Amino acid sequence: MARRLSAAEDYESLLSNYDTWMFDCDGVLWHGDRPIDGAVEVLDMLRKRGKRLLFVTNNATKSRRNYKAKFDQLGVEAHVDEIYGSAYAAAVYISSVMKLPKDKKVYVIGMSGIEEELHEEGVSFIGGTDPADCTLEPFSLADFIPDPDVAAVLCGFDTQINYTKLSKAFQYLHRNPACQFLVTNEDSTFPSAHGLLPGSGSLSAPLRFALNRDPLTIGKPARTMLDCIQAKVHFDPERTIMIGDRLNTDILFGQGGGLATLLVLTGK
Ligand SMILES: C[C@H](OP(=O)(O)O)C(=O)O
Ligand SMILES: [Mg+2]
Repeated sequence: MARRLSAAEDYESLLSNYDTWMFDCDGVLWHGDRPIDGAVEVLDMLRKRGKRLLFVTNNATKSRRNYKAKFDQLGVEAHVDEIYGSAYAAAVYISSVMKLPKDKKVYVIGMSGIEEELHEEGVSFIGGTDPADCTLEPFSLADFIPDPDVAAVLCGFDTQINYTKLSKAFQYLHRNPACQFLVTNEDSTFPSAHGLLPGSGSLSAPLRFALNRDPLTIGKPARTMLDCIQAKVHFDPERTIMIGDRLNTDILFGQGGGLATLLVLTGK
């Protein structure tokens, strides 16, 4: 049963009931590069109370290493093995669950965070930040020569989204029904430092509509993200709480994993 927390004893009971605290990032810890008031202090207090912290973000623009640098800049103690982003989860899924053959490749719509994590997992890819794809030049289907080794398309947040990227991804998926269609996450919006912007789900929507095909989602609320965390970290779901700003990703993710959940209203 959901209830609104207000009294100090409400928070004290959370502290005594839960040992592992899973934090969503965008809209909970920060908006873009701007920390949310009180977030850093809460993380510090939880560390001092001996709690295990995990950071679980659908934001695929950064690798775990990039996020570690972001936490360092904020003066927040965080360790790479506490950070789980959808770029990392997607790379692990492709390498360890899909077991993409080494001679196959992924066509990426996304940024350097995805590329870094795919490289770390030994997954070959094309697209992404390749200047040939990051163009507003008209796309020429007549001149397009698909790479025969592409066996999956992965779509994540991409500030350089364009018709060439969408057209190439469409060709790989339309011409080969066996080509896997993966998205890092389906967040409809992204809470930037200055307000809401279209999120990853709004960037992959043209492909879903054009193909009339739903992708496999890696990030929250999908179980895939929790499986990726549990493969690295042991925690007791009964004594774990997921803190998030979105009902349809963070809270659904926590509920699906049998975790307690805490909704914060700072996600906009
Ligand atoms: C908003 C989301 O990030 P998260 O809230 O999961 O950190 C995203 O970047 O699409
Ligand atoms: Mg969020």
